[in-house]
Amino acid sequence: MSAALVEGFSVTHSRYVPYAHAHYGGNLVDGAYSLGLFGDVATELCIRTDGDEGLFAGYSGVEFLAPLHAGDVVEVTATLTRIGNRSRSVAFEARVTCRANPDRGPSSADVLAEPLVITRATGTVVVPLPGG
Ligand SMILES: C[C@H](N)CC(=O)SCCNC(=O)CCNC(=O)[C@H](O)C(C)(C)COP(=O)(O)OP(=O)(O)OC[C@H]1O[C@@H](n2cnc3c(N)ncnc32)[C@H](O)[C@@H]1OP(=O)(O)O
Repeated sequence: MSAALVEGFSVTHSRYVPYAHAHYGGNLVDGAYSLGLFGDVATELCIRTDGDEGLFAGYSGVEFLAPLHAGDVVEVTATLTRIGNRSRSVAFEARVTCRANPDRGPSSADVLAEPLVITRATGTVVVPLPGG
């Protein structure tokens, strides 16, 4: 059994949100973008806990708490909260850590004093039993 298969184990990814992903007025990014990031971070979590990419069965809750903008640097964390037979419950959080500051110049950006939580979710991933 993997040493990572313990409640509280977490994986974090960080990435820049390209302007190509702006979808709405004010360079707002669609909410599904966060869910795509959650799928990727859940995949690494499953690889580390179970040696398999896993399959996302569903979300039991999603909250969009603040907007995500093109030009943001966003950090996403997946935390294992329950270990079933083949199912794993996971808590997700997305936080903006850096944001464009066009008042200073077209490519200016700041590191936020505190990360801004933009999305929280809970979901279930399913992995194969060991050996298939
Ligand atoms: C993290 C990924 N790498 C990234 C992705 O996002 S994958 C893309 C999106 N997901 C998919 O395409 C998956 C499509 N769904 C499936 O293939 C199947 O529905 C499933 C594999 C997710 C489950 O099917 P199956 O293996 O037949 O399930 P069961 O044998 O009935 O149950 C196994 C355990 O899973 C729990 N479970 C099943 N469905 C759900 C659900 N909708 N919500 C919560 N939990 C679910 C079930 O209770 C079993 O749990 P235990 O093994 O008893 O712990």
